[in-house]
Amino acid sequence: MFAGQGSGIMLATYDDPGNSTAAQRLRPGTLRRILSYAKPHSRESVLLLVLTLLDSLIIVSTPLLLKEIVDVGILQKDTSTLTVVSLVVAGLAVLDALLQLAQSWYSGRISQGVSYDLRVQAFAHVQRQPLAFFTRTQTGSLVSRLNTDVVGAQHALGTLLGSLSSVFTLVLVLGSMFYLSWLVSLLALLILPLFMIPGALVGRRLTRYSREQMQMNAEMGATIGERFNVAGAMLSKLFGRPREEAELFAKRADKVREVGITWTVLSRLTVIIMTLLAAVITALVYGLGGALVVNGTFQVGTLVALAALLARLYGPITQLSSVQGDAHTAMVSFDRIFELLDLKPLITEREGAVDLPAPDGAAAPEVAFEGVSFRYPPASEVSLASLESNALPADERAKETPEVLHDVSFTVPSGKLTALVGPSGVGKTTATHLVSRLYDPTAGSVRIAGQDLRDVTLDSLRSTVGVVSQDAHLFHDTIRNNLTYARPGATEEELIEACRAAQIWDTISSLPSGLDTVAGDRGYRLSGGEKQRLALARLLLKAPSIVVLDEATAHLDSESEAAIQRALKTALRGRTSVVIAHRLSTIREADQILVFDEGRIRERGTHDELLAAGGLYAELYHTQFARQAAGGGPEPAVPERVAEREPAPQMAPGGPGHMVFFDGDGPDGGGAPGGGVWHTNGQGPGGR
Ligand SMILES: Nc1ncnc2c1ncn2[C@@H]1O[C@H](COP(=O)(O)OP(=O)(O)OP(=O)(O)O)[C@@H](O)[C@H]1O
Repeated sequence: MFAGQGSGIMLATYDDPGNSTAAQRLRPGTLRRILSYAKPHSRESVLLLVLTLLDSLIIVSTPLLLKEIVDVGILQKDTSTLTVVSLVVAGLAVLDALLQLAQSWYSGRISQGVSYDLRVQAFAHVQRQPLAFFTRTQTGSLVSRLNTDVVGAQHALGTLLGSLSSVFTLVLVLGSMFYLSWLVSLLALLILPLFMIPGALVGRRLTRYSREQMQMNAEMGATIGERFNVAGAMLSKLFGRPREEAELFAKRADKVREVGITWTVLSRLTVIIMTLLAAVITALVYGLGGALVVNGTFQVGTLVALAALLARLYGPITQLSSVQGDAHTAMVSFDRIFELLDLKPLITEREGAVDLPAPDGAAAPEVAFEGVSFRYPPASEVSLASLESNALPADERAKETPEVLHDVSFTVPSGKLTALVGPSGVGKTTATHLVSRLYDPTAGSVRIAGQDLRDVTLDSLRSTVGVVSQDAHLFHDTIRNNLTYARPGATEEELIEACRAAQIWDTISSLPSGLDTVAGDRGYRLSGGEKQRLALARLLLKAPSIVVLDEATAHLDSESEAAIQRALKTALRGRTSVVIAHRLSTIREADQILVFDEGRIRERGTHDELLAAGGLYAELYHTQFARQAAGGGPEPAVPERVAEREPAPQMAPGGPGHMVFFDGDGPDGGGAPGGGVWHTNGQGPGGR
């Protein structure tokens, strides 16, 4: 039934019928791995085996007792035998019911236990995947892999365990039949192989359709997940074309329907053929057995017992004939989960990794980039094509991506603030990703306290580096739980103190449920500025010694702006900080400014030094303030293009003159395609 798993069974997919790619095969060793998951449940398996054997004995003994009832009790009018044997048959029926109950308990425990192990292992494994995995993977597909496939594997395993009893019953029933009449049994035996034909014909196709169904259900789920989360729904309301989207969804649902119909017909076809064969064979046994009773070879009781035994043969045979399909389904489901488990996380902890010094007490460690070059890993290294929609062909997925950082070196001294500024898409965010080891550099090293990050434990790195991203994410949970996520044991006083320091306590305390207000996607909607201050409170609770911060670009009213500045001042005090700076006040506060351009550091120094140097930074600074002096007035709500700039010699061919200053995102989030300089901050020097 598991034929071919050693070499890999060929399975075509819906999108690519008949093509033989590695992704469509069951990988070698799948069965061995499935068995290894069953191993921890061996005690339950043995108990199940014993119960199954007892159950099969009861199933066979009942027809034999019926023979006694007919031949002795009825034909010889022996009422005491009639009574006793009838009662025994009834008692056995009760015992059989109890045994079946116990069987389902143990079979359930085994299959649920295996699926629990798979689920927990897969969840932990996905958690270890690098950020790149999540940027490529469709959440819906991943949910389906962890959910539908695990449930599929569990069901199929349950059915397979159930068919154990079929094997025992089959052997015992056939043995008893031969004991009663070898001729009738031989007839039955000759016809039995026919029962295997539907399974052989249909099984493989069923497997193929099972895999297709799983994949397409996952795709459909992914579409639902993507379109119907708050951000997706918002985007499709503002920009979407509901009719086209509904049509696209209908197309996907149609594929699911078509495959579902074929699958249902094929699996039903198996049952229909089985029932037909059973009817034919019953007629033949009654015909032949009846003739043998007439000519006195055996008594009516034997024919009744033979017919009853035969009836007990069909169930197990039908179940065993679908075993192939169930086994294939189980293999496909397990294989899809193993495919995920086999994806090696790109960022792992090296054996013998050392802890970074604990943040408490000691001075914050310095951060150093030494000749760092970086390119994002190709898709083939970080994710699975089957979890991506519109996955590229295999050779494209393995292609190297362009280098994003080129030989970048800088040091952020202990407790000092370094601001990263520069146009959009030049590698600022990427550089900060390397500090928290979301990625490893392709060349060179990132060091904290002199330690290469590849040599330190992930736990100590996590407690040393705190990150606040631009659009700080909040779980759909209470504000309290969102905060304590950073520090589970935090007391009420510590929470309030952190919120006060982050300038968000007044807002929280004015909410009817205070800290217990549910925030996040479907809860209370905090404004961009409030969210970032809450993220700062979360950071303060975590109290890391290094802070990586991507300042919010959102335009805030002057009160919120001032609150953010005060919160930032507290959050960054005494900490080694790397800030992608969008606010002039932050840039002016920085001990060092790194002007990024095209993946390199083009200028570096303090605000005053860079101004005095009269380079790019100074030029942009003066352009901005010259305009302010002329126009005055408050900062416009939308970033305004203020000046064209001579193309820098190092700029990308597509981007001469497309400089973004202090703000990584133009209104389109992708830079300033039209050229010119964006600025986002109306504060003049000393503006805070
Ligand atoms: N996950 C990714 N995979 C491949 N390339 C990426 C990925 N993330 C970013 N890039 C590319 O890396 C380059 C640098 O991007 P990065 O986000 O670091 O720029 P940035 O300076 O922070 O820009 P911004 O200020 O707009 O956020 C860009 O060309 C971008 O397209």
